[in-house]
Amino acid sequence: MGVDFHSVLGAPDNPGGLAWRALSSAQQEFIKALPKAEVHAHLNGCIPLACLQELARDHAFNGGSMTAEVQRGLAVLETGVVLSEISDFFGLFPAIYALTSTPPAVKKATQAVLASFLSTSPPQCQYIELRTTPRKTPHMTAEEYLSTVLDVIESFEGRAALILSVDRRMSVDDVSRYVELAKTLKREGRAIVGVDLCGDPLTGNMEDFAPILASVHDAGLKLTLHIAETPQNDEPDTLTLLSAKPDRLGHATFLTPAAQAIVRREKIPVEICLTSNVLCKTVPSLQDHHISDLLLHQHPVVICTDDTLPFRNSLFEEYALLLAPPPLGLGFAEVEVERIAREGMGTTFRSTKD
Ligand SMILES: CNc1ncnc2c1ncn2[C@@H]1O[C@H](COP(=O)(O)O)[C@@H](O)[C@H]1O
Repeated sequence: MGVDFHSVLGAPDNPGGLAWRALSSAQQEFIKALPKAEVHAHLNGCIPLACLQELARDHAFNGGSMTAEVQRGLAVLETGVVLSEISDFFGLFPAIYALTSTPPAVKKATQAVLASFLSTSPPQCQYIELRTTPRKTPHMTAEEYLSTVLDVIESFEGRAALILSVDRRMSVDDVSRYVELAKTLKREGRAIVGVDLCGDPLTGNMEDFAPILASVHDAGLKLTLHIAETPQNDEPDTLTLLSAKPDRLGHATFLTPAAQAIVRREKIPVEICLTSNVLCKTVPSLQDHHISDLLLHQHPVVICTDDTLPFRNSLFEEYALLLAPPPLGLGFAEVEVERIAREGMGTTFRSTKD
């Protein structure tokens, strides 16, 4: 019997928290019982706060320095993050990374993240594709980092899999090296299903990255890309990324008509992160979120949390945003929400023989 699911609910005054509390208990039970898949969750963005605080104590105990940056980062995450724009968001990670810089810390963080999604009663989801960016530190190589994460993922016996993220801020050589590493891990039979492109949307030259990203398909891996996350991601950036033939898209908020035509024609599922987009102010409000337009066109979507640590959300509350009546939610009927959850399950990168 897992920990009570209340432990993973986010901030009560967040969009999802307000929507969750606007539901009747029958509606909450409906959401709890829905089979769900989580396919857009960043490991270091989803560490439960209590685990991060424990990691900070371990770090200090082991003689790690609690720099002003780490202390400031921890304080911001404890009091609640307020963002003026998405670029503020990426500054939160150096503090988190300082606390997940050794294999034991990475193991503890991964166990806590997966337990928060899979081991509560009821669980947030039945299956998760957890993504993370390989990182080398003075205490571990990028290979050791990934192997530590994969060992924990594999202990969940088919209920979890890895998506290896490469970051738009990386050099072309690093992107190439990590994509090759993903292929090697796949060949070795590790629980890796895909590659993701993430990071500050305003950086990187996608012309150089696209052919490298496209090559993951040759190794039997799938590809998901953060795409058109901000209005500054122009049409060439988006079309170049689409040329890599992604199997899913993250956010896809600012698709131009030409890009939208390709995404619709190819029916590329879109990973929807409602709270993330509202809090990062890439959508003016929940009611203006592009999910409504996608659903109007019967386009496949999958509901995800993105970064539960800074955004203080949960998958339960993301589904509450679909079901709660406006203005707190989008007011979809239960049959529609059930269909979204079921079709979301169908967007995973698991092969049918897994
Ligand atoms: C809000 N929308 C977002 N857009 C783009 N990239 C994001 C993101 N949220 C998180 N990340 C990416 O995930 C990393 C943290 O997890 P991992 O160290 O990989 O486990 C961040 O450093 C950032 O590059």
